[in-house]
Amino acid sequence: MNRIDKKFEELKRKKEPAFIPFITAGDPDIETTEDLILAFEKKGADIIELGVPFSDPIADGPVIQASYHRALGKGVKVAQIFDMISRLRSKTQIPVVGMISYSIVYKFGSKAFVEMALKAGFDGLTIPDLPIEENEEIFEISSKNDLKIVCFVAPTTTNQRMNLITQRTQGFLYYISVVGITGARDMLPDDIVQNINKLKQLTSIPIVVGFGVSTAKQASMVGKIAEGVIVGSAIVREIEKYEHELHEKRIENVGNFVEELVIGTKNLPKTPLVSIG
Ligand SMILES: O=P(O)(O)OC[C@@H](O)[C@@H](O)c1c[nH]c2ccccc12
Repeated sequence: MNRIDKKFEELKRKKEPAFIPFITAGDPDIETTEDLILAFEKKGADIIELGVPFSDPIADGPVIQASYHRALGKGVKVAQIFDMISRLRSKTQIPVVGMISYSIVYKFGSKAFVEMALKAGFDGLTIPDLPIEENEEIFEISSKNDLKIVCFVAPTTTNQRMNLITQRTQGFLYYISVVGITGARDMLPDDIVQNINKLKQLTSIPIVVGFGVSTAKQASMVGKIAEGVIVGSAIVREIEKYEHELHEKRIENVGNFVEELVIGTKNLPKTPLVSIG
């Protein structure tokens, strides 16, 4: 069974929403990404969304764009990202979803790319610039191979497209909470609840919300209405903030930030309850 499905089944049983941190692979280097993924898992993250840096990003705000540049500046290659995930698979079974531009997938060919991603140990892919109407091929290939292609719905998506997307998405559905680009925001829009309820009538697949969530309080609000919360820019900003710290310290600090978001998302008590006896 695919690790994403397994994770959502487990969370459903526990009645907990998923917390999904997004980071860029290779920001600032592959070793840091590897250690951050392990640290996030220890702090209670459920799934990792891993961005493959791309020179011409889609919908990415300045924070994510800068992280892509840092990674590309170090010359990170797709093959190195695959190698890192393979290495991680001897240490962790946390589900990993790659976020990648279709231009990269296209260069390898959809079939070859899906096979490589699976072999490395990815569980899913999100491809923000893949027009859902135009590429049935990749969904067929991924279904046969049990790699999930996660699709997006935005507040501006028409009802007709919503129908198609909810049918086609695999693993979960990514609801983009705000129109625009990625990045932390103070306020989340009022229409989230309404739109998620609309989506819930169309599909029973888990709905995960991303874009603009940056604090434990916001994560807690979103965690009450959706099956999962994604935070990207706010975490990437932390990685940047501890640039001058030693490696271990930086991993610890960013890990602690993720822990706060996990606590918020799942509405856990601030200090773990100690059971007696
Ligand atoms: O950064 P935010 O606002 O927390 O949003 C998550 C987002 O970064 C991540 O899912 C993402 C990064 N790049 C993207 C491109 C398109 C859609 C989504 C993304």
